Amino acid sequence: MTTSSEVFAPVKWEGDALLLLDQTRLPVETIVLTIETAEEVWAAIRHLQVRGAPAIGMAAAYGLYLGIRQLEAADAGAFRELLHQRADYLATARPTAVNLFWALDRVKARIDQEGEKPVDVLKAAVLDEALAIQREDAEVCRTIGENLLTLLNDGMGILTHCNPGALATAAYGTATAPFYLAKERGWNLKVYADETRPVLQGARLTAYELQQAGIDVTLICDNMAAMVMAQGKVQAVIVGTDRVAANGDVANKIGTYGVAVLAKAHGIPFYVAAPLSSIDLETATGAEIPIEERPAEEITHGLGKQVAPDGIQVYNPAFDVTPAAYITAIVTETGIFKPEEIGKAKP
Ligand SMILES: CSC[C@H]1O[C@H](OP(=O)(O)O)[C@H](O)[C@@H]1O
Repeated sequence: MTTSSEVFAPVKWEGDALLLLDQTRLPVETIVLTIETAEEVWAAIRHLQVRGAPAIGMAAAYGLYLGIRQLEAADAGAFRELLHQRADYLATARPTAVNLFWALDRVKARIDQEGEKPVDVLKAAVLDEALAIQREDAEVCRTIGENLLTLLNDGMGILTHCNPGALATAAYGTATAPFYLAKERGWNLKVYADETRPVLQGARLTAYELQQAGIDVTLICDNMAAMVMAQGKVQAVIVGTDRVAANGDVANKIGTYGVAVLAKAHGIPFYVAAPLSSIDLETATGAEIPIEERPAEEITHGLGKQVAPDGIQVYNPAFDVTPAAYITAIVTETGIFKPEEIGKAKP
């Protein structure tokens, strides 16, 4: 792994290497990692150097190629066996964002479709599918933004949580997509970005990318969301998701459920931006979504400064589940859906 300083999208295949923007260093430093192995991809996902459901899926698909490109296999059957082993390894990087598993399954399905072709042709097909996943994600996000814009008006205040942004996708973001499209149209949306403790994706990433884009963004602490809503500054909430269950329950960054309860209490619509790649109809309800628990140090040593006593007990779930009852609509690239009807989103 080598590093350099260059500003660009979170994930990029260049030449014969995977480049990852190290998001743990933002917003102060722009460091690009040159990734050459599946193990490095696994570590980058686990340690949030690349994060955000769609970006995790893209990185994992490239990681699968990095993991098999130098393997020797006697035939297509032996190659598929090795491919599945590498995919199973990458699938252990993080448990909640279904995009990780969706992307790995999509690559495996492509190789099944290729049948008994020469191994070098199958290797090229793995990379081709990873490139397609990233290429398609940009268009998906733009379409989600177009669909969300039909729910918004010029001049609205909108609160978002965590980073469902360009830094979590191939472009535009999911929940942030309408902010970029609105700017293109000359609208003036006012965005309130929750800092999103403990890892501060809102402060470090959403505030950064929207400010860089010249979008009106105001950073608030998570505990200020209620006051901002009570003061009438917010007319809609839009968040991203890591996994939508078949009944419309939504897993997203910890704190999202509380924002949804606040929005309901203030009569503010709560929208979830969800690419089809984040919808998991195999999981019946939010209760079955695996919630990642992360290291205590993210709380006790926030960004490297000790802020809690040695040995204190810590509970650090990285996600929570917002019940469908608190969600006004789930917006995908295929349309706008009541949460309980999310099964209709997939063609
Ligand atoms: C485009 S949705 C991104 C989604 O992922 C974030 O989690 P993490 O930063 O831990 O990967 C958060 O839940 C966002 O809503």
